[in-house]
Amino acid sequence: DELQYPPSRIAVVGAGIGGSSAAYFLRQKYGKHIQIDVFEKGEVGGRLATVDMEGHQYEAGGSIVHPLNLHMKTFVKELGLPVKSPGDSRLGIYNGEELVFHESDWFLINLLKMLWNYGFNFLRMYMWVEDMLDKFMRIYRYQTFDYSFSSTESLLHAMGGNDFSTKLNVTIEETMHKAGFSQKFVDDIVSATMRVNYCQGVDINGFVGAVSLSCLDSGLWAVEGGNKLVCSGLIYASKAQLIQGTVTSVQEKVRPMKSGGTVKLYELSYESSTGPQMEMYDIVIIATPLSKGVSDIKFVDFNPPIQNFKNYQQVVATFVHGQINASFFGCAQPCDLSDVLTTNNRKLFFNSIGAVSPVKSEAKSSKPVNHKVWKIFSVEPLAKDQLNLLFESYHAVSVKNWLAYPQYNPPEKMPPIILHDRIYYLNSIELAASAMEMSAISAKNIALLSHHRWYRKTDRIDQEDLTERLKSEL
Ligand SMILES: Cc1cc2nc3c(=O)[nH]c(=O)nc-3n(C[C@H](O)[C@H](O)[C@H](O)COP(=O)(O)OP(=O)(O)OC[C@H]3O[C@@H](n4cnc5c(N)ncnc54)[C@H](O)[C@@H]3O)c2cc1C
Ligand SMILES: CC(C)=CCC/C(C)=C/CC/C(C)=C/CSC[C@H](N)C(=O)O
Repeated sequence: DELQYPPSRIAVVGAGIGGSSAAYFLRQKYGKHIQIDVFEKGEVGGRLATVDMEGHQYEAGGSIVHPLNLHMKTFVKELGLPVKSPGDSRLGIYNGEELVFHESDWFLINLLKMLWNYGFNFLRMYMWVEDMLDKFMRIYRYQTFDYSFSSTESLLHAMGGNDFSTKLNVTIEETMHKAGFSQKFVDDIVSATMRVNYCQGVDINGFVGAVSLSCLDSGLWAVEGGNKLVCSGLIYASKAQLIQGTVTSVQEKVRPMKSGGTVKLYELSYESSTGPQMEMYDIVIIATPLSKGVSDIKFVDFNPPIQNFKNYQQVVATFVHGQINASFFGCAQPCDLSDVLTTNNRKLFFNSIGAVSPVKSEAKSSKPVNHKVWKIFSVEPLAKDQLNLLFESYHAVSVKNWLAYPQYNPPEKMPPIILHDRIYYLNSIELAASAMEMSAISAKNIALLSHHRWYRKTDRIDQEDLTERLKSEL
């Protein structure tokens, strides 16, 4: 049987955090003899990227990591990358007319304001998110013990049981109502958090909504020098070969073996600077969203069993060096706010605006908060008159356009992880929630799953009651 032999070549399409961590985990699992090729049509890092403003680099895509994102934590430790915290922030929430929430310098005043406006909703939310994270953390134990899952649904179910499965099928608004949170809390705090993180409303699924709310925790961090350094570091550490080129198609081919018999391989065609090329692989991992305008890969002779190719949400990140217009937000001069989130109001042309620092730490600037560099997230590009409303004056602008994350629309049917016998889809997991750690979890799952399927080790795939079973394993 051909599959008794070890595979000799694996292709990974995409060098974002998903593809680069896949290369890293594949090397761990398959050992030093296998050839791993990572194809990238653009920049290593993908949606982890920086923009240049006046000679300084700022995070334009994935910018923050949660303290309990253990794969990301391990990566920076193994790669010896220094990390930093985003620094102090002073939060305001603007509803299009006025600030409905304005953080103060004083802890006690903030506490009283929260209690006055939202009762115990804040406290309950932190506990609710902690409960979700407790379940979320189970995946690390499963993966340490080599367990894998053949679908995103089974992976999430193993982590959080029916609680996670239900969250995928209802909105964060419904989820929070059922959990007893007030409408005012959902309209102000939950809505503002969804708008800054996913540029969508409280109609996104309850799972991604809970992931988004976890960003209100303390201890968030980023990589000094830029988060994309993790991707280049992982590719280097995995001794994978990086191939600059656009993968255009994948087709299964049957080839004779030297020892007699035949072997099934995948022919991967790609465009590089030297023209069209192709290579043969035993296993292919697609580490990019399969949606229009993002990857455009053709699968020849078969249709991947994806019912619904998701649209990705356009997000524009606009960086402005200038003096913020405090009166626009109804903020007394001098305005002390460093982050303004917004609630759902059709009149609003932006989702959030926040002061940002370069990815490389520098001596603290003596400039007042009004003269900092600001990052604005919006769904449409900002016009000049809109910038004039937000700023009293500005002297530099830099813009990055993204197809950022899926347009979430529960109930969600997750795309499959197994697209064909030995073709795996890493970004299936993004339909549950898009975040760096989600791609890394999916990468490890696929490294394990592909290995177990190759060697027919079915006792490490889709096992039930893992939490109970692992209690007895050391
Ligand atoms: C504005 C923004 C803010 C975000 N903020 C955060 C945050 O703070 N924290 C967080 O955890 N997450 C955040 N995210 C989400 C996070 O960035 C993504 O979930 C994560 O980076 C996805 O990584 P990936 O490797 O799966 O996909 P990608 O990074 O998209 O990588 C796919 C790669 O494949 C390449 N590719 C595509 N097609 C082909 C082809 N045919 N041939 C060869 N190469 C191809 C692409 O060029 C790309 O480099 C944010 C995303 C955006 C856009
Ligand atoms: C996967 C778990 C449990 C936690 C991850 C939490 C997290 C960091 C999610 C990312 C959410 C996201 C897409 C944020 C985008 S905006 C980030 C930031 N506010 C910015 O201004 O860049």
